[in-house]
Amino acid sequence: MLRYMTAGESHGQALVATIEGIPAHVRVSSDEIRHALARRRLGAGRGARMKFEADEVTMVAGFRHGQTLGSPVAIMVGNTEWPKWEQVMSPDEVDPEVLSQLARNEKLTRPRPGHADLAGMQKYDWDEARPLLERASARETAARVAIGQVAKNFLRQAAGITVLSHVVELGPVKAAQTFPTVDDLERIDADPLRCNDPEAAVLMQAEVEACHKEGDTLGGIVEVLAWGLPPGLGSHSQGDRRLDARLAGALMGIQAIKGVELGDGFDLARVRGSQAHDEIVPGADGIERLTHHAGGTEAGMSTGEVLRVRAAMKPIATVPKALRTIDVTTGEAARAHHQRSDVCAVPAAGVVAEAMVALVLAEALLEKFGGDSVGETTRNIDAYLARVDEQGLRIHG
Ligand SMILES: Cc1cc2nc3c(=O)[nH]c(=O)nc-3n(C[C@H](O)[C@H](O)[C@H](O)COP(=O)(O)O)c2cc1C
Ligand SMILES: C=C(O[C@@H]1CC(C(=O)O)=C[C@@H](OP(=O)(O)O)[C@H]1O)C(=O)O
Repeated sequence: MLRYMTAGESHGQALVATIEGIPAHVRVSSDEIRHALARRRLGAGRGARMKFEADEVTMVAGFRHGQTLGSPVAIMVGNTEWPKWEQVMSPDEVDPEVLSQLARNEKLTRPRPGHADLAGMQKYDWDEARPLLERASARETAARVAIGQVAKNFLRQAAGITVLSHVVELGPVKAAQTFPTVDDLERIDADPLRCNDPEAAVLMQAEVEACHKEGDTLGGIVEVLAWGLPPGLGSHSQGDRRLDARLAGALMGIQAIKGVELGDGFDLARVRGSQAHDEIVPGADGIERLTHHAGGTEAGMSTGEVLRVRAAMKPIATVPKALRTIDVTTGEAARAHHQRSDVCAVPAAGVVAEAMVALVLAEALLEKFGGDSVGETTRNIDAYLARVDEQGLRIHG
């Protein structure tokens, strides 16, 4: 069983992520984790913090000489800003007079519509937003990306699975329907929009700049693709074992994600069955599917085709031309508090979505094939695929 968890506040000392259940002998370097975190920091529309945030990585536990040990993994990601926040975020009590002198400690009593502020004040009995926004902040996703990289390496090394994301819509701009291949990874990574359609990327960039100028924010849609999945990950037999349900849950668990679709998703509801399903035909070496509408799962199981899942991100809640709210100290009308913020974080959300998909797939792979070492998992996959080949049911194309 794979279990993972993160801890840490946005302006605390560090974020920490733990993951248990990753087999031994997954090769991982701290440079790879740093690279994964850099991919998440980048992207058009990110705010001031991402220019100086260094995401300082410490591999705390579970590794030796560049490999996992099979024991629990813990990775720490240091917050560069900690020295400036040491008093405001001090775990121990601080002299209230010292605290009140710090501008950063201004009470955040004007909750932002769309963020954790109001519901959090109600639920946890706080009189301002700071104790909520610190943990609700997507800063936390740096920790998920760190352990997501361990999951990605396991998937690649044990099963030859590759996971990649790209931006398919940003505000009103839609990319052409192009399906990247693994070879496009480097190019997509080099694009600040993480878009596979260069013409759309130009329009997206212009949209981000216009939004920035007008004091507004943007959302969009990312697509995550995974190549190399064996058939049969997940199960039809129980709702919570369905791979599609688990992917949707994991993606909806990312801050600001408000919709998830598998394959053609919502579009499938608008066409007839004869146009919706991927017909099966005999192939030269096994079987073939004529189309790929389903996105790589049927009845909650992977089909052995490319997995294709999309996540829709709402626009950033901290809107510079501040939205209407109330001041909770007086109950009177006010404008929401606004400090620095991203204009758009859709490309970064794509990188986080990759990490979540990798974690779900790693868990499903281990559930089906087990293995306390990478080699053992691989042998189990190979034996299973040999049987699928014997059945003549391997999907090609
Ligand atoms: C990568 C990433 C960066 C984000 N950056 C910001 C930001 O700078 N300002 C902001 O208000 N929200 C930002 N968000 C979204 C908020 O964290 C999110 O809206 C908030 O936690 C409330 O959760 P909800 O939108 O799921 O309801 C970001 C989300 C992601 C995934
Ligand atoms: C720090 C990150 O994103 C943050 C996510 C975030 C939010 O409300 O979600 C608000 C902003 O925080 P700050 O006010 O410190 O700039 C973003 O910068 C990050 O992604 O590493």
